[in-house]
Formats: sequence, structure tokens, C-alpha cells
Amino acid sequence: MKLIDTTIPDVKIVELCLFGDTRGFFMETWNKKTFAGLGLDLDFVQDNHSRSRQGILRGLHYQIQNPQGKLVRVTHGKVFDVAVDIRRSSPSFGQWVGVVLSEDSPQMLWVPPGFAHGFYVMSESADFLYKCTDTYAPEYERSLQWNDPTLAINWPLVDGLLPLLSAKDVQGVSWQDAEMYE
Ligand SMILES: Cc1cn([C@H]2C[C@H](O)[C@@H](COP(=O)(O)OP(=O)(O)O[C@H]3O[C@@H](C)C(=O)[C@@H](O)[C@H]3O)O2)c(=O)[nH]c1=O
Repeated sequence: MKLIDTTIPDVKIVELCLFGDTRGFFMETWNKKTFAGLGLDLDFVQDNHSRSRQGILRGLHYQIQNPQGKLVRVTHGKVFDVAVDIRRSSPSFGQWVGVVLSEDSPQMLWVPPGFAHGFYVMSESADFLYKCTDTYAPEYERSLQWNDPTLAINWPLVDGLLPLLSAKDVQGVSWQDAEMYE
């Protein structure tokens, strides 16, 4: 297992060790000690699994209190996964990282607390799994507009079609009006 840097130092791609044989493959996807050895000393308290069809965009979400760090991966399909730094005090405040995660590549993404997170489904459908460092707190949940012009995220939209959003995400707040972390 190793970490790969992204353009935002706190966001890491986690490259997994995949052992393939005639039966298929095996890989460790979470090992507290190994992660601590890589500098990510994490305590997870919730695991989530969502399934979405092509063109769905979930996000960009964050909790203004009880921020969640998320270790995310895709077990079926392909998504474009995005983390936006919304910590005012951070040198990378307002920057975003986009990474393609798919069933074909043994990679996960570490999205630390203090980031808004979202993903867009590029394949026919996708299964998205993630571990969280804090529990779901809907009263603190916020949705940041996926297509805010200040962020200008380069979503790889299939056939250039607008993504499908939840009612909540349609009401996403602009970068200008969004509550941020200090
Ligand atoms: C996120 C979440 C949702 N739910 C419920 C609330 C609701 O009825 C249903 C669907 O919730 P949502 O529409 O918020 O699900 P979704 O849009 O998939 O929300 C997720 O999006 C991605 C991008 C993230 O980063 C996650 O942290 C989370 O915010 O599931 C829980 O019970 N626990 C949870 O942790």
C-alpha cells in the first residue's frame, strides 16, 4: 500500500496492493496500522455504500460541524471523484482535486475533514463505498453547488448532458454564500 500525492497535499490517492491469482484477487482495503505507518492515523466510525446510475452527481457535501474525513473507493463502475478544500486557513483553500476511481484500478481517495466531497458516475452504474471519521449529522450537512463558476470543476459529463441531482443538491449553495471552515 502506498500514498500518491495530488495537487492538494492533504488529499491522497491510496494505491492498494492487489494479489491476483487463478481464483481472482485479494487486497487489503483498510488496515489501521499500515495507514498509521503511512502517516494517516485514522479512526473510522461509519461505513457507507451507495449505488448510482450513469449521469448521477452526488455532492458537493460537507458537514459544517462534525466534519467527516472520507476514505472512498469504487467496487463497480467508474466515477469522477472530487474534493474541494473549504478551510479558509488552508494554502489550498478553494482548490479542488478530481480523480477517476474505477473497479479496474486498485485505488482509493483520502478526503480529509474540511473538504466538500462529491462524485459523478461515468459508467452505466457505480457502487461507491466509503469509511467516515465522524457520523452522519444531517442538521450540519451542507451542499455546495456542483457547477459553481468560481470553482469551475471540470466534470467529465457523458455526452455533455447535465448531471442528475437530488432535490437537495439542486438547492446547492454557491461558493460565495457557502459556510466554510475557519
Ligand atoms: C449520507 C447519509 C445519508 N443517509 C440517508 C439520508 C437520506 O434519506 C438518504 C440519502 O441521503 P443523501 O441524499 O444525503 O445521500 P448522498 O447524496 O449519497 O450523500 C453522500 O454524498 C457523498 C458525495 C458524500 O460525500 C457523503 O458524505 C454523503 O453526503 O440516506 C443516512 O441515513 N446516513 C448517511 O450517512
